[in-house]
Amino acid sequence: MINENSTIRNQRLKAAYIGQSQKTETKIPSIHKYKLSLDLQSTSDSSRRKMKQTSTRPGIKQSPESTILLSDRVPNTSHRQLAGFYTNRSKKVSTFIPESPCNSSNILFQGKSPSKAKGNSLSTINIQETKFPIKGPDAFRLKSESLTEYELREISQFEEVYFLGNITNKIKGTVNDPNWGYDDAEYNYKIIIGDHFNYRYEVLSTLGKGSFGQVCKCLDHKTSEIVALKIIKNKAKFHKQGAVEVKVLKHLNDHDRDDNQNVVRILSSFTFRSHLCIIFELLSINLYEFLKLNHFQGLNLTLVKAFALQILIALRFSASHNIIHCDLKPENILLRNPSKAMIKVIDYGSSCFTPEQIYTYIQSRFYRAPEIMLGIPYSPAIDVWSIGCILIELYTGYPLFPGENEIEQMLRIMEVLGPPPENLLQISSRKKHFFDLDNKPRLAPNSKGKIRIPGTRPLKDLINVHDSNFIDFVSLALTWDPRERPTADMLMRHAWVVENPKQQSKKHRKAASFFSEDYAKNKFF
Ligand SMILES: Nc1ncnc2c1ncn2[C@@H]1O[C@H](COP(=O)(O)OP(=O)(O)OP(=O)(O)O)[C@@H](O)[C@H]1O
Repeated sequence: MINENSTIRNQRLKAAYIGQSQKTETKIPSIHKYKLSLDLQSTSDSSRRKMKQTSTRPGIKQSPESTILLSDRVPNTSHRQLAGFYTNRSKKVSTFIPESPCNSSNILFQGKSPSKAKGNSLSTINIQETKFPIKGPDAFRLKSESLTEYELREISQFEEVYFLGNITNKIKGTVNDPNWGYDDAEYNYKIIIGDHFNYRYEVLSTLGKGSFGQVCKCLDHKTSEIVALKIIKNKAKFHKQGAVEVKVLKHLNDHDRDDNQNVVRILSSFTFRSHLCIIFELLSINLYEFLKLNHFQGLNLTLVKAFALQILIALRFSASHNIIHCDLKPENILLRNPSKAMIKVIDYGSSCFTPEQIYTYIQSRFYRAPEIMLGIPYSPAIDVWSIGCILIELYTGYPLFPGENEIEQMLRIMEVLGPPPENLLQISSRKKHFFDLDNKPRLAPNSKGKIRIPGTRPLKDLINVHDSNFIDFVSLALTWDPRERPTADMLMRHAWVVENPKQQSKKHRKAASFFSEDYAKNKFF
């Protein structure tokens, strides 16, 4: 192996290599170029001179720049044997490595008929790409130079191989490394830009990271589409939850054939190197990133309403299938397109079917409904609470209840809404965390020493907006008792959303154009 960090690196000659190989139907010889690393310290002058001359070995030619070309013409000799032979003859070649992706190209002789092509006539070549897909066993046979040891073990199982990636960048782990070196300490797959997933998806860039895994942008070499790939962490609990995400999204997508319910489309899923991988349609940035691009100044109310309506559609649809999202937040609402005010809801990784509630403590803290903190059985109403928090954040630019822990979270909510109704506390299994025996709030200073007093910061003062319909809408979404909180379906009929339908569609058109003119200028995609 070449050690790039070695102190004697500068004393080594490294010759460039462009590797190509292929068998053709007419049995034209394939040629490989290998990059050679020569140890000049231990190489004699005569050997060095020899290295710069064309080899007399049939089927081997070396360019003055020490590029070695290996031909298939030498009988019963594999490329690796040839390279090995050359290495042994010179004794001074410390290593050879295929440097280029060995991109499976057929090599034809230019200006000569195949019958005249000789193993030594290697000077002018023409490269013709191999047609993918090929079968895994064929890839094993024909492309071994492009494959790591692990890949040589796994590729034969693949029915179709569309893309191999670049050998130089690949992880070359061993059986002793956790998951053959593919995972980091947090069970995340080590993503390599330009490498493949499932011998089909080429990683173009990373898009995001969350508690369940990572998301990257990929080119699907089968369909030529650009997609988003979510790679779930390699741990049982994440596998399990990832499987729920697949199940829930398949169910929702199957019931939304026309794709008008604003829920992300799942395209496929598979397991690759012990990671559950989910392919999604590619969307644009999330609403947190969008707010950030806007320097957290907040969005105009028409745009907030355009987003509200679309989120409500997604939640109404999910709730109609007894599905609770359980992690609604700006990071999980994505623009479909960088220049349009159209969104989709993503990340059903925490979601559940209403009767199958496995976890009791869910949702991201800032958007967490009070019934979760109070230990009360939950319903799709928790997503409606989150919507209330999100819409105010979109309008002001800042989270409504950014609690530093769950005690402060509850105190922040009470500061704005006043204490919860007594009947809610009666069914709470966790009230002792926040209230004393008389159900009076336990007032505790936060990390900065600030004590928040219930009911001292009314919502209308906080959001400073003249649209009373908006205040009423968000106040309803932020109803303490989930049994009294309106559903997404009810909120879609609220005056703030409905108004005069004619006026509304005009306003939404205005929002969309405002969006494209003012926000898309940022070219954030
Ligand atoms: N389909 C997509 N298109 C474009 N970007 C996406 C897509 N899906 C996810 N992302 C990006 O990746 C980020 C993380 O995705 P996701 O929320 O699904 O991961 P997660 O591990 O479940 O996160 P969390 O910790 O919130 O549960 C998103 O916030 C978004 O920016």
